[in-house]
Amino acid sequence: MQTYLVGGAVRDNLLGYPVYDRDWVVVGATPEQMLQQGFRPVGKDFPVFIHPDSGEEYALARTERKSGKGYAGFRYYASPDVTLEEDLIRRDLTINAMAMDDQGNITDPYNGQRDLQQKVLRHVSPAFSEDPLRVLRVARFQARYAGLGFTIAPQTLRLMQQLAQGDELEHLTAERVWQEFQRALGEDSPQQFLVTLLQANALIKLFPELIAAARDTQTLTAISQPVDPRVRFAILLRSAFAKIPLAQRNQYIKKFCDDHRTPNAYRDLALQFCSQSDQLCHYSQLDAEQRLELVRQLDLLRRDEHLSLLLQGCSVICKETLAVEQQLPQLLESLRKINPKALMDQGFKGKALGEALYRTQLAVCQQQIDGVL
Ligand SMILES: Nc1ccn([C@@H]2O[C@H](COP(=O)(O)OP(=O)(O)OP(=O)(O)O)[C@@H](O)[C@H]2O)c(=O)n1
Repeated sequence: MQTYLVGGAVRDNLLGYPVYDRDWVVVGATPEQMLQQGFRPVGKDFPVFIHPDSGEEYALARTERKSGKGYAGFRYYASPDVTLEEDLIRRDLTINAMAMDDQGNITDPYNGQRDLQQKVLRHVSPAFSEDPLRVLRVARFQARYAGLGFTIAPQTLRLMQQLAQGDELEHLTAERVWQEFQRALGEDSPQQFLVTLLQANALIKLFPELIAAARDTQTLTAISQPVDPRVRFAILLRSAFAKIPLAQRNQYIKKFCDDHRTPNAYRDLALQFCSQSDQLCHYSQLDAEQRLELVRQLDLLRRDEHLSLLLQGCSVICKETLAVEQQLPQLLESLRKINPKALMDQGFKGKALGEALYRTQLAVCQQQIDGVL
């Protein structure tokens, strides 16, 4: 029985990238032997085990055959006679199809090291097409490595286009698609994810709402800025739905986020940013009522955590950000100092208390405009 480090850990090790996740392949072992050694099985029919101490994944060397659509359509053949080379050939890209033994020797039957040097994302074999998720994975790797100069091999792009032509992409679950998208949003060149999917004719199947944004250079440059992935997402949706009247824009964003199973943290920021970005960018021109309305719409007195994300978004899309960056936090600080209890002590209650609070808050906004805050 032989154990090898495989996949992304070998790739990133050779690239000098940090390695977060280590996957292992075990050649020449049976499930019974793994269990005897204390490994825990991941699933009933799946030849993958968890190491009792490290918690890392150890998979028995296997071949895969596709026998139907979607993830249920995979058949595994794991047996002690499956070789390392046979296991590696079913993998997606040559740079992901290398193995390293415990002496640091690399097994690289499909020229992954050459492709790392030449900076090419290249499929290993026609088995690439057995898993449509790989269209998204290649786009995500391009988002990660394009800055290093990586490109996609033309033949691999053709396989991606062929996959996109059929109905395979429709069989991916929304969760898996979102997972790849979210990871791409956190990479160095997230715009490359969209550009690649567009080139593969896959964007129309996966995110048809984003086609115009993916063709727009200004949007692509904006989302490539080094900001939080949630901010990039908000900027992208702002561009995607810019032509929708403001009154209906929220509906479109909510539908997009429902359809794509977007986490609330992404959805909520996008809703806020898309509806209030014009006000934020023109903060210095807002009157007292508009400033207070902005604070209330963004719920900033209760939910401060969005402020820095919204300001990150402004730093990317606004022409002038000095006013909002300096004055909005200052206004919030002053508004927070208003003590409703003092108003209650003056005898205000119920609706009258709400009105008195509003007038006091408005006066604070006016003080900021008058430069006396
Ligand atoms: N659809 C997939 C998913 C995974 N793999 C193979 O399984 C390995 C591990 O997959 P995973 O942990 O998902 O990705 P990594 O390549 O390790 O990349 P990342 O750094 O993004 O985790 C990959 O390198 C690749 O060899 C594959 O061929 N096809």
